[in-house]
Amino acid sequence: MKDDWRLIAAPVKIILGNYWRASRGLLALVAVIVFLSAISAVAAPYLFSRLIDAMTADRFAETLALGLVVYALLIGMAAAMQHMVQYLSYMSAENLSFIASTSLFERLLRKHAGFFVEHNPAEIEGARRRGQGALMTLVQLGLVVFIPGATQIVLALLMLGATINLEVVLIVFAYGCGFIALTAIANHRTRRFLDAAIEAGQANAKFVGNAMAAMETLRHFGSHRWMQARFAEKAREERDNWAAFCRRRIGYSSVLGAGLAVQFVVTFLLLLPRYRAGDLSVGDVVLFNTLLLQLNMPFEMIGHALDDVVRARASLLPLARIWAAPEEPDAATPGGFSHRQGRLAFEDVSYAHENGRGIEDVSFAAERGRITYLVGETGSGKSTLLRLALKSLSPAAGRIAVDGVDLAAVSQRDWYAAVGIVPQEPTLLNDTLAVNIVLGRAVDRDRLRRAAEKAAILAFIEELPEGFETLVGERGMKLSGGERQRIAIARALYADPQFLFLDEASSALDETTEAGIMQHIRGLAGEVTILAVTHRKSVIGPLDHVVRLAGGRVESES
Ligand SMILES: Nc1ncnc2c1ncn2[C@@H]1O[C@H](COP(=O)(O)OP(=O)(O)OP(=O)(O)O)[C@@H](O)[C@H]1O
Repeated sequence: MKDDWRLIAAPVKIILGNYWRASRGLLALVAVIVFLSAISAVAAPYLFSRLIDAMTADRFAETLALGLVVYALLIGMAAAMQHMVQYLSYMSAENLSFIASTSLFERLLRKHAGFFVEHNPAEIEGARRRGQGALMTLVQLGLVVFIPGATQIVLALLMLGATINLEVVLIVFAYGCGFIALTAIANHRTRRFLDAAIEAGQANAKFVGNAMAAMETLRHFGSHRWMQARFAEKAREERDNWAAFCRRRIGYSSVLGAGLAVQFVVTFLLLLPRYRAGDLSVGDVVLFNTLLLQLNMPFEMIGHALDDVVRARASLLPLARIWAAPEEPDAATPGGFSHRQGRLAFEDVSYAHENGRGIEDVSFAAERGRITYLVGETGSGKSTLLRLALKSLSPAAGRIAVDGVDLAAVSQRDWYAAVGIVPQEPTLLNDTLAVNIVLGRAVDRDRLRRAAEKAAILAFIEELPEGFETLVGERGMKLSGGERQRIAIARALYADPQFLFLDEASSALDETTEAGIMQHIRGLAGEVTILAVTHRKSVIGPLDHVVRLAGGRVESES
């Protein structure tokens, strides 16, 4: 539980800190208006009660006319200010939403590769939406509940004490404290339902993200009903936990209602004898009634606010967990990073995945002048080696050296700047071909054409009516598998990398296209270190360097 709060505190501190810096003028204005509105809300009934007494005291015309005008003004001001606050807080809430979503997105971009193996977009979006809503609730609570609530409590208590008597103040105060205490108990006892509901909702968001990615496959295998049932099961769990939470809260509300009735009875019983004895005027009784109602309100608001804080905690947890997930370090290499020969050497490297599979004592070197191919049966560790070379994984033993420098000492940022990668399954953004090749690097049309030409995709692109501006669809689905692969190759070549990693980069191509591309790539081998995984013997040239893997070890080299 403590850990949960600590987890939540990190994003809340940063986001609300930035929000405060960006909106402090607006927030201060809201706080002032809220404060004034709370004062008028207490001053108005006080004035009205005095007017009632003035009516009965035969100073009707002169006092009443002026008094009623002031009273009307106070009521009008309080209402106008309340509305003003509402819209000002909407305005600042939009700013908060902007800060929260940009901070989270920036953070997501830095997450470690493993994070995206565990989480899908729908799940992340669900966490963001819930968390952002909770942050807004917290700010709204601070602005429109705590400030006016506390102000109203203090002023109304002072007024009650001054005009009526201290016993009543104590009764009201006791009721208020009782209300808050009972709400805290209710929160404590119902929290588990809330947590379970949020968890089930988050699990379903993850599930939906998974299902979306595999929608066609699910359709082909007639898996709709099965998926629907799994979804419904979690959705039911979410609904039932919310219902259980609400049912219990209804029970607590009845207790609170009974407490309120008792409070009124006791205080009226205290006041009536004093009225009869002439200690209190009719105005005092009217004021008492209004203040009592008004005074209960902020206590109740604070009670509900505690409730909201508990719900905000549950809603913020998924976002806080994402926030805390490990990130890629983004520093420059201490002392700088330079390489001349581009010799990439694996020296007795071992790595085991969670399931114990991986690679063991692997040693070989990829050098310029020829392509180094990693071959071997499926599951023999080829992609694991590439991921180690990319620094997505770190060796458990041994080291990877670039021109004698341990890759562990080279920063991720510097290494990525030197490397081009074509993954097994290239991912494209739903944007234009040009955007997908350039991916935010400096745009150079000649370089773009050259990269597309080397990847044997230029002719295809130029035949399209929109050329490089053609949109590729979600995950590049408007392109064939081979076209996607060639775009990924062009992307990797665009920035003239010093090291090129190809993970079955041409597996979706026909043999002629593949031979053409590999010929281009072989031509780069004099200046670029090329490490490629392949299952196809036909792509391997007579001068290429081949490292054969079996069961995570190097079986032979040629
Ligand atoms: N993220 C992971 N978590 C757990 N095990 C993994 C992970 N990635 C790979 N493995 C396991 O490590 C072993 C090596 O996998 P790797 O992907 O490196 O093989 P590969 O030679 O590239 O296979 P393929 O030719 O089928 O692509 C496999 O047994 C695989 O199940």
